[in-house]
Amino acid sequence: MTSLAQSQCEPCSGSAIPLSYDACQAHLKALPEWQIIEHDGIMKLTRQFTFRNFADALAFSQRVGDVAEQAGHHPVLVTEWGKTTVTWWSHKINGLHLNDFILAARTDEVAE
Ligand SMILES: C[C@H](O)[C@H](O)[C@H]1CNC2=NC(N)=NC(=O)C2=N1
Repeated sequence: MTSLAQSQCEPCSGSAIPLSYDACQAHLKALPEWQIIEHDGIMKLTRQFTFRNFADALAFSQRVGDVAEQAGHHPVLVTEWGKTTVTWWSHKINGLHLNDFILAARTDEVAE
């Protein structure tokens, strides 16, 4: 496991301040396969994972769901034939939090 993936998530609080663009870019260096997108003015962390078929994409989606449930922090998962897109952001603060980068790192850990 990478050090980011092993980091502890902080409890989700509505009073937390979303990370700045520069802070996000700094954290992104540890997640070279991921990218930051902006949607409805909200920065989000996203990556596409490709698979041989739908069953493998679905099984991966379940593993990511297990990571999310364990952390109490959840992504958007789009599962298609041969592809799963994972997008993390912190809904309560309408932006990115260190938790999102930690869970993106954990997402990479469960990708076969
Ligand atoms: C009540 C529940 O714990 C909260 O709504 C959690 C659930 N999962 C969550 N996931 C994400 N990504 N952001 C949140 O703000 C969030 N809040």
